[in-house]
Amino acid sequence: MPDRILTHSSDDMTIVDGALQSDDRDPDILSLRPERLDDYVGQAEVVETLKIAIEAAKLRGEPLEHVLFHGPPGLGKTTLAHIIANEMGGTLTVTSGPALEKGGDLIGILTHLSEGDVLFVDEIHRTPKTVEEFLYPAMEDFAVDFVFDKGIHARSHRYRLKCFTLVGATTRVGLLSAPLRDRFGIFRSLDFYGLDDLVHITTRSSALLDVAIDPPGALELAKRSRGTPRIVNRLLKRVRDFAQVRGDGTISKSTVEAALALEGVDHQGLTRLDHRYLKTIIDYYGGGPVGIEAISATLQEETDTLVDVVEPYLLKIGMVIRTSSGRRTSEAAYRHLGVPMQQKLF
Ligand SMILES: Nc1ncnc2c1ncn2[C@@H]1O[C@H](COP(=O)(O)OP(=O)(O)OP(=O)(O)O)[C@@H](O)[C@H]1O
Ligand SMILES: [Mg+2]
Repeated sequence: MPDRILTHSSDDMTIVDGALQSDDRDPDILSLRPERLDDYVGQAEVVETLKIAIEAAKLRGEPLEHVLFHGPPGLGKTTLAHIIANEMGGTLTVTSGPALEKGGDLIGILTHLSEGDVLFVDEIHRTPKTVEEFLYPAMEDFAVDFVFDKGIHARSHRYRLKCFTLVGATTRVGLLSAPLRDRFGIFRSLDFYGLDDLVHITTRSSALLDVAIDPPGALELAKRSRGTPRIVNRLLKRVRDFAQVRGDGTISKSTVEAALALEGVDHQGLTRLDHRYLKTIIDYYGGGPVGIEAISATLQEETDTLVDVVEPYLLKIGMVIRTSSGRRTSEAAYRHLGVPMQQKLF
């Protein structure tokens, strides 16, 4: 079934995980996407919720309720939107909050949806307020209200839409307005994947990419993937190149170690940016607590990149602690970087 990928405005290029997003358009990565819920690795509770809801919607002959996914980049939100469209037998239309600049952009998309279609809005927290207001009646009553003319001649006309399912994805659920959040029937957070799931994804992707990997190699790659399937796939490709050019084509633990040393990915999966982030807090701010704005100014990185891409995993593995007065590095961070922890005198 063809997916409609809408062209995005230039603003879309500023999406915080932009560098990562380009993977979405890579044909190889697209083919690594599981297409059915049964092929989706991990996130067992999310998968079970969706299975039940999809089955029930099909039994009743109704569209699936609107679904909101929340979680750090690369954990499978877009993949799940594709899967939902496949499982429901509808066509998927993809857009994103920042691409919807005017109400008309959204109305154009909504009026072209057919019965049972899925509209995926990525980065939904970045939808302009004026556009968001058109979403409310569209989600609740499957209708949009056009206003013709202005002032005393103003007339409103309600246009009926086909029953569709909205799938929203956000890295920052806190920025979503309450009226929008409340209109989703299903709300699920995706968490970082455990090691077993990452090994499973590594072996699955290697098979699809037709590259041999031995179990210690798969385990090592999984350990260095920051709990994120997209990173598994990206690192796997770098390691595959390395194995083909410098090795015998088979990925082993030592190939992973050598290839990822070149990429600046350490044994726990931390990247150069993670290291710079931790070292900034330690070297410039005595280990914190320090506000995110100060860290981002010192690092000369966007605050959004730090909050959406860097911090979630560092928080998850306990290298950073968020307190009301700012970010603090933990003892684990000092140990990981091999920096002695100085006793604070106050
Ligand atoms: N459960 C999974 N099993 C196997 N592969 C997966 C799984 N989840 C994600 N992937 C792979 O990881 C890649 C990234 O997933 P996806 O694009 O869905 O992430 P995302 O959550 O939408 O990220 P972003 O917030 O950056 O848009 C996909 O191309 C897919 O191949
Ligand atoms: Mg995505």
